[in-house]
Amino acid sequence: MHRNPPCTPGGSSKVREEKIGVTVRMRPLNPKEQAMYDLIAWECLDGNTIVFKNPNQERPPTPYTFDKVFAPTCSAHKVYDEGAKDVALSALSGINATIFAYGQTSSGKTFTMRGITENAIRDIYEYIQNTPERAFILRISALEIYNETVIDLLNRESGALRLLDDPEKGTVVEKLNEKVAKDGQHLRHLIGICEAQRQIGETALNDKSSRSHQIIRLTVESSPIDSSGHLKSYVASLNFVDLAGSERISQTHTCGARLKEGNHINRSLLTLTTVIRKLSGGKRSGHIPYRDSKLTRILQSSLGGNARTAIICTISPALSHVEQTRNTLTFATSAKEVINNARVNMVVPDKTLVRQLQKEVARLEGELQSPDRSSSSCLKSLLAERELQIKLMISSLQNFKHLSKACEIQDMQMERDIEDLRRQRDLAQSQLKLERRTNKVQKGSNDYGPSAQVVRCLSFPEENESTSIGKLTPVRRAAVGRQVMLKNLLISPDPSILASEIQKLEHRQLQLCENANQALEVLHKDFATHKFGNQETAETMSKLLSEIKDLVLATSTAEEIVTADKVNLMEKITQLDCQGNTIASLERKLENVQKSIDKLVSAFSTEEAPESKAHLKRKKILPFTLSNSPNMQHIIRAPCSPLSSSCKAMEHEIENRVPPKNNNAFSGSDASESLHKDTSRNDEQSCNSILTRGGSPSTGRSKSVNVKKIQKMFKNAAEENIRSFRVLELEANKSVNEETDIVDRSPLSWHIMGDPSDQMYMEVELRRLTWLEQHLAELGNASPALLGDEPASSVSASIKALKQEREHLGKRVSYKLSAEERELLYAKWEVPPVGKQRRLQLVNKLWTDPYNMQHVQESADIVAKLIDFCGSDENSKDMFELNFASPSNKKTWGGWNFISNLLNL
Ligand SMILES: Nc1ncnc2c1ncn2[C@@H]1O[C@H](COP(=O)(O)OP(=O)(O)OP(=O)(O)O)[C@@H](O)[C@H]1O
Repeated sequence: MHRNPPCTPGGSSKVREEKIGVTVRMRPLNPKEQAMYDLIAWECLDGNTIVFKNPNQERPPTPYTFDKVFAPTCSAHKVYDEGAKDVALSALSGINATIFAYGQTSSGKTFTMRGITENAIRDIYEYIQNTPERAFILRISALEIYNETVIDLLNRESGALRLLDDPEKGTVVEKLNEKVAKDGQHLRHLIGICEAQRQIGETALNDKSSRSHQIIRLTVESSPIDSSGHLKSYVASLNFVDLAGSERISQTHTCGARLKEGNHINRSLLTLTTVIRKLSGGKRSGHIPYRDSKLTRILQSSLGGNARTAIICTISPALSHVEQTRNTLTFATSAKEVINNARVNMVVPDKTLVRQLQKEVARLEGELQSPDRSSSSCLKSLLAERELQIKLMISSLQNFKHLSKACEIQDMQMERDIEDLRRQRDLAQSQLKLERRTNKVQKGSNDYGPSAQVVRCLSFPEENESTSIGKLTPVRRAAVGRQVMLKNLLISPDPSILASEIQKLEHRQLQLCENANQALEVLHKDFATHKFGNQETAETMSKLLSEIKDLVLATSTAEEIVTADKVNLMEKITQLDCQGNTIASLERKLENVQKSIDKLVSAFSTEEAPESKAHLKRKKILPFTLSNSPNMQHIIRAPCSPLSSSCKAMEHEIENRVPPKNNNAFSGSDASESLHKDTSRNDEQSCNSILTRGGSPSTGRSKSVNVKKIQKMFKNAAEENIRSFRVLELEANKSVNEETDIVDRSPLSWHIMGDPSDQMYMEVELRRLTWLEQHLAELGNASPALLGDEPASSVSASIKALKQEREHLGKRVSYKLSAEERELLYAKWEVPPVGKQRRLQLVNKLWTDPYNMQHVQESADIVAKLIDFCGSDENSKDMFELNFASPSNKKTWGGWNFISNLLNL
């Protein structure tokens, strides 16, 4: 059976407060008292008041007022009816009830309780009989507290029983035997058994004195027979408590066991008195010593609890027990102030509970099956909302996948673009190298130059973009458009356009990543908000978030790398742009230089032809007079000059020089051909034969040299030497950008503007300066373009070369001139007779006065003698012969490498 909290029979949880009903029953004088002529000391004034009769009338009587005061003549039925019946029948309506008798020993407690119990049983069964709509079950249990031991009166062999604290029921007796009373007779029989089991002892005051507290408990369960109605089921306990009587040892004359019993009885009664006293007057705040005795523990619910309680105090009228009676009346006075909170203990039988649950299940099933019910519609709307959210999340997930795919395609396309750039760069480099090698072999050929090759290399493979792009996917179309743009950028490297395109690509990539990240976060938030999915879904979402973060990080890293590459490209393109030297322009310049050199060489080669003699004869005027500044400028800015930037072109010419005997290489130049036509033929073939390129140095060098012509040549060379010396410093400060002008002032102009007869000198000077330039290049171990500080190093190198040249001449003084000739020259050139390095002093005085033609001529004579044109000295060969063989260890010009480095991304 399921026990609910106590409530009123109506099902409500009403609590009814009421004071304990306290009545006083005074018995008549018993035979012993009558035998002793004891006096009646108490008088019942009315049904509620009792007073002590003062025989001496000395003091006014003290009245005690109670709910009822029963005189000795009152019957048991009346006591029950007026003092206990109402409380007893409360159990039938689910309210716990307790009726107990309190009084001194032999005051009639047992006598009174027997009468109340009998009447209550009678009334209970009468009520049951009068209440056919309900089914009642009466169970009986009985115990005694003997010497503070709980004994089951229905099963005494069970021994002492423990008291347990049940949160719902309160204090319960463990293993207390309970029997169902079949009817009133059976109940009475059981009660009789219990009384028979109770401890009874003989004292001086009572032959059958109860030596224990006895509690007979009737449990009444009632439930409506027809469960379809609103009638409730109840359960309640009705306690009949017959206390042991307080006793005075002086009066009971007890000893031994009786004395011990008396002590326990008095002690427990004292606790009961204390509890009642404390509960009286509504004093519930303080500690109530229920647990000080087993009696108060068991009666706790009846003493200030949820039970209805009726106390019948029995007293003896004898004057000899007046003090004991006073104590009883005092106790009763206190007890009548105790307030209980009676509640109905409503129970739901298991069968009823099952039926109710079945009904509820049927109702819920009907609501679920019925589409019109409000709860079902709410549920359906909730489900529809969830389904919509799930669809939105799936859509977001798909968008996220598309964005991720787009990002991936974008990255792959960028990688392909970069790879295309690298491949084009490598191809350009390789073709450039090939072009260089080809140029060495096919020197002089202008049909195709490096420029055209390189430009072709840098071009992307042509494709029919107008038709093919339309067939491509949008992503591929954008990629092709970008490729075309990059191709245009490479053909015309505009840094601003390239930077703008790079920024666009980076911005688009960043935007795609942000969109993907936002979509994933929204998706993740939806999952978290609506708690969709299971643990696996949550892990998948976390993994996707982690992946997109990694993607963003990877993209950032890739951006940095690509940005770094692009920055390098930008810097290099910008550098190239600042120099104003695109690949094509550089190649055009190189081509021009090559043409100039080829023309120059061709011009010299034409001197082998007979018709060139006339040209040499026709012009007799020296090209480098002091007043002829333009011609002087040609010399100064000749490509052979080590200080001129045109030296680069010269170096390049040397680099690409063909083998010495390949005369055909010079015949292909149109400029050479025109020169051939303009060149006069004269009879100075012997002089020119010295300078024939195709001849060996030994055979080309003739003894029939026109000394005057050579002297004139050296005179002019001296002038130029000095002037070159003076302008070296000025030249050092010139910008490299003058290269274009220098190309225009190539040696070809000498030939056009000068006297052909002076070309021998020009050729000598050219070879000399070429030798110096080569020598300087070897000493410098680098080309000016690579050194980067052309002016300073060139001046230093030129001075050093000039010094070496003079030292070279000085050494030759010793073995080219006799001692006599040397002394004569020393004297003539005012070299001190005593001193160190007189030979070098002599040489240093040569060419020092360009305005003194005699000085110049004499210097030339000395030099001619020293260098011994007819000798076989290797230095002289290198310096003056037409030796076009390039030095084996010549350092190549790094200009093209430098441009290649610009494209080395
Ligand atoms: N109202 C009464 N009318 C007639 N006889 C009574 C009445 N009350 C008690 N008696 C008689 O008094 C005697 C003692 O009564 P009882 O045993 O009931 O006292 P008690 O209070 O129970 O004593 P104890 O506490 O010692 O058990 C009994 O013989 C009983 O018949």
